[in-house]
Amino acid sequence: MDTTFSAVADNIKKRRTLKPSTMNGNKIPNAHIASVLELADWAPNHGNTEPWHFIVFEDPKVYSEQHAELYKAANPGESFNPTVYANLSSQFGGASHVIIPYQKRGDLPKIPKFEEVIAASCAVQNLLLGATALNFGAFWSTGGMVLKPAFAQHFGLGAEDSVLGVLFLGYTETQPEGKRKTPIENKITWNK
Ligand SMILES: Cc1cc2nc3c(=O)[nH]c(=O)nc-3n(C[C@H](O)[C@H](O)[C@H](O)COP(=O)(O)O)c2cc1C
Repeated sequence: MDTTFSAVADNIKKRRTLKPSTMNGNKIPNAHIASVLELADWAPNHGNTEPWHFIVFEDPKVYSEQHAELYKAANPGESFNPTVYANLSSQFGGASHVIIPYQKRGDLPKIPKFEEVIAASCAVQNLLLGATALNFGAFWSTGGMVLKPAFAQHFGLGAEDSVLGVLFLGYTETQPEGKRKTPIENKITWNK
């Protein structure tokens, strides 16, 4: 097999979701974070709108505290659950950095927003594959307040922008096993 294909295939299959609680607290050099963001920028996109933006936190605790406060503000009185608040405050675990990737509307309104979201998601996958190659991992989370309008508003997104999730990045000693429920043959319609 071609060595480039093998290297790419190995890296794609090695990428695994890592829970922040399994990350070991070691810091990723900022230069490596910058490198994976630069890879993100090479995603395919319709009309060269480059519809992605990334908010980086060098201190994951700062992010988690803001997330917890957003939960508190959205749940006054009886609806406030202190356990949820505590879990969100400590969600960063042993992560090194947090990145909020979002779809940022480009300057070509004729491109449907759906396509901008697809392109920005490709940018996230580039970032994740770069991380795998640099031996750090990620947890892509959409829980808590992440997909709520208050979250987007807090982080200054525009009306046509969308949060894609939150990425907790870090090192781990564990390598979770990959699993797929359905064979790829069942997901392909191949016309001869
Ligand atoms: C858009 C998106 C949102 C996700 N949100 C969550 C989440 O909120 N909680 C979670 O445990 N995993 C989340 N995941 C990670 C998936 O659980 C994980 O990718 C899946 O189990 C496959 O495992 P793998 O990434 O190791 O291949 C999310 C993944 C994507 C692409």
